[in-house]
Amino acid sequence: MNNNRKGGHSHKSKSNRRKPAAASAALANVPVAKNDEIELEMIGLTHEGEGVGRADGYTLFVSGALPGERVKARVLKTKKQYGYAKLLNVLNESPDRLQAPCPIYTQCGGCQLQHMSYAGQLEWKRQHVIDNLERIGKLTVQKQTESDDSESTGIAATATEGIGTERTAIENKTIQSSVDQKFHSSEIESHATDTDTEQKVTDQVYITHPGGDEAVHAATFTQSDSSAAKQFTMSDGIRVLPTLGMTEPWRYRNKAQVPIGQQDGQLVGGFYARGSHRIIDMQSCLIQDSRNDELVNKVKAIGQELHIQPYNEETGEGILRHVVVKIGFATNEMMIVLVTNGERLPRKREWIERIRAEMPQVVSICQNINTKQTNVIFGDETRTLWGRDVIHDYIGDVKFAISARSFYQVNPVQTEVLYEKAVQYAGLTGKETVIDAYCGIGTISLFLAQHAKRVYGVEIVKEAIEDARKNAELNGMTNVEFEVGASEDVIPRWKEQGITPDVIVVDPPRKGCDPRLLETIIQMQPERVVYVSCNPSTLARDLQVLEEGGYRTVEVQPVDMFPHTVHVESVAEMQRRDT
Ligand SMILES: C[S@@+](CC[C@H](N)C(=O)[O-])C[C@H]1O[C@@H](n2cnc3c(N)ncnc32)[C@H](O)[C@@H]1O
Repeated sequence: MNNNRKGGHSHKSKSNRRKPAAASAALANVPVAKNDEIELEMIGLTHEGEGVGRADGYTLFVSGALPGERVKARVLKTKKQYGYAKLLNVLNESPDRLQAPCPIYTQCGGCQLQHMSYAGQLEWKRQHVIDNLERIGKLTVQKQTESDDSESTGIAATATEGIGTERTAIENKTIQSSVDQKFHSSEIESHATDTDTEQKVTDQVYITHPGGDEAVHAATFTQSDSSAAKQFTMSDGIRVLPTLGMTEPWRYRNKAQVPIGQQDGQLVGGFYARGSHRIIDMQSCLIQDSRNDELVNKVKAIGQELHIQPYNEETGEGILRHVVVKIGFATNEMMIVLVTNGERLPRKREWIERIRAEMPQVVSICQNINTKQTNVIFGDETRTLWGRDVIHDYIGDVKFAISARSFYQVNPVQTEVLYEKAVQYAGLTGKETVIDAYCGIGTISLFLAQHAKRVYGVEIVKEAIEDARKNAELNGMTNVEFEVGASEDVIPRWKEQGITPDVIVVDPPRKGCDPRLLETIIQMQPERVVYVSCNPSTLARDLQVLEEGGYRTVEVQPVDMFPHTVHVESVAEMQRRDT
């Protein structure tokens, strides 16, 4: 067992014990003060990837520290319940610690977990989903408890083999590190005082119950390893499977959205620095497809030569705000969108000629106009300057047309994994009526339509629905129809019109489902609900509402769509209790 989970023990460096003056400025009952240099044990990671440490029972967030580490840190700020500290030294490294391969990792805000092994990231993501289900959703997650207390390596692998589930090497490694009982739990929501007891039961190896769907009932089985037979008991609750990761978790993004600025007279474009809007110029991003990097660099060079004025966020002046580049992984077709602060794009013809000459894969050059002083990248109007309005890509066998503003998953390799899981959870036989809420360009809808009688998709962005209709046509699918509008408005109307879905699939944005939609789902009583989510906290909140409305969550599958970042995607299978 890892001592780090004991928490509570911190050791101030002798030379930095708090001086009386500082003590008088310190908050009552807070055991540390600003500028104290302390040693502390790290016990978790927040949802933003900051290390969570404990100093005399007080929570401190330390960016760059990993769970299980002992670190030296300087206190930056204290509040009543928690504070922040700067990492000075790692005294005892986590076995998951790596040298981040990206040279600008510490400045750039794009990735947060490059300093952690990929297996560790996958394990943390699963644990993060579990924490949210338990703490926000107040849901019960299935646990495995072992009657023999001894910690044995090889348990997970053997137990897994014993029940005939296939796993990839990465998954097995993830499972193995769970057996090592490292703690990767986010503490930020509850600021719980001591999770030691909870720890013992939440850091579990996932084991599929031999009884498949009946696994919500407690079950016991025996595991043999070299030393002794062990008894495992499965508790009631939701199965949360190990995160499905990538074999090659780099260069996976098909879309780059680069803010443009100016530094020392040079056009710069890259990422915003962590926690700010200062642009870090970037030539290469390790999670971005290298063709996107190449195109963005060429566009920056063209912009410099054509003397384009970059947009200035503070004054609201200048022209070029963002460069957005998309690539179809399967087709190699590229689109470039110049987002401008108004209709004017000086030297338009030269822009087009230069881009076409330098990147022949570009089949679409667009301008999007955004005059609002906002963080939102796109404005409402998009013009095609040259070529097509869309690029194409395939996910599995299904072909998709993607326009400038339409949502399309950024990791096409993992998208297929995610959608296949969603289709599996939908349990289709070919006879079902299915609703796909928040359908985007109809990607999930078309996957579902191959196995269902009829699919209805709804989406709020008009262009996305135009793409969805084109996509159905492109693939010769006639059993699917799409409507523009908010899911919470359109689906109640469908209910009034007598549409009775057997399955409802939802894939909302980060804020989760509108309560009116959840209410409508409960009233429509589909047999199954499949919830695809990019935010475990709103997933947990919404699952709780549906559970109260007569559904039970059977299984949750985290899928790593965004390696090296803290983003966690998952898909949940729910069944109506009376079925
Ligand atoms: C996470 S994306 C999922 C898209 C699609 N299912 C996919 O996998 O590509 C969420 C989508 O919901 C759309 N959206 C946001 N609010 C909505 C609402 N109230 N009703 C319908 N669609 C909405 C967004 O435009 C976006 O396309």
